[in-house]
Amino acid sequence: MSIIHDLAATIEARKSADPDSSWTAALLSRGPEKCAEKFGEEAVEAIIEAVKGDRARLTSEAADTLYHLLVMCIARDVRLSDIENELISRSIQSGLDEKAAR
Ligand SMILES: N=c1c2ncn([C@@H]3O[C@H](COP(=O)(O)OP(=O)(O)OP(=O)(O)O)[C@@H](O)[C@H]3O)c2ncn1[C@@H]1O[C@H](COP(=O)(O)O)[C@@H](O)[C@H]1O
Repeated sequence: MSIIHDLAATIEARKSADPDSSWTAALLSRGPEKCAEKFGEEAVEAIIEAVKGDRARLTSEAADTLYHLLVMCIARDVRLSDIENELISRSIQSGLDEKAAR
């Protein structure tokens, strides 16, 4: 299992955890809209670091963004395996071919 799979499994488990016992459980208890808001904030912070070009800070913000993306999706019952299957279904076609076929 990769760290991303481990993280997704931890977030799934936090859905039924006491909100006082974990940040993830507390965030999930505030609902999918709050999870989406937090993802948006973290994504913007990652964009800012990408524009600035600070590699270490971008790495940190990218990790925050990935975590909050998983929380947002899991809050809406979209699992990492669903996203992986979507990526696999796309892997048979290049992005340029997909765009041309639209
Ligand atoms: N990867 C993360 C991770 N990245 C960021 N964060 C938390 O996300 C929060 C974001 O901080 P902010 O300052 O933006 O949020 P805030 O100001 O406290 O909240 P608001 O006022 O906006 O509501 C911080 O508390 C970070 O610690 C994370 N919390 C947890 N994880 C992973 O999730 C696992 C389970 O964590 P718990 O659920 O806390 O046990 C951990 O072991 C980690 O692997």
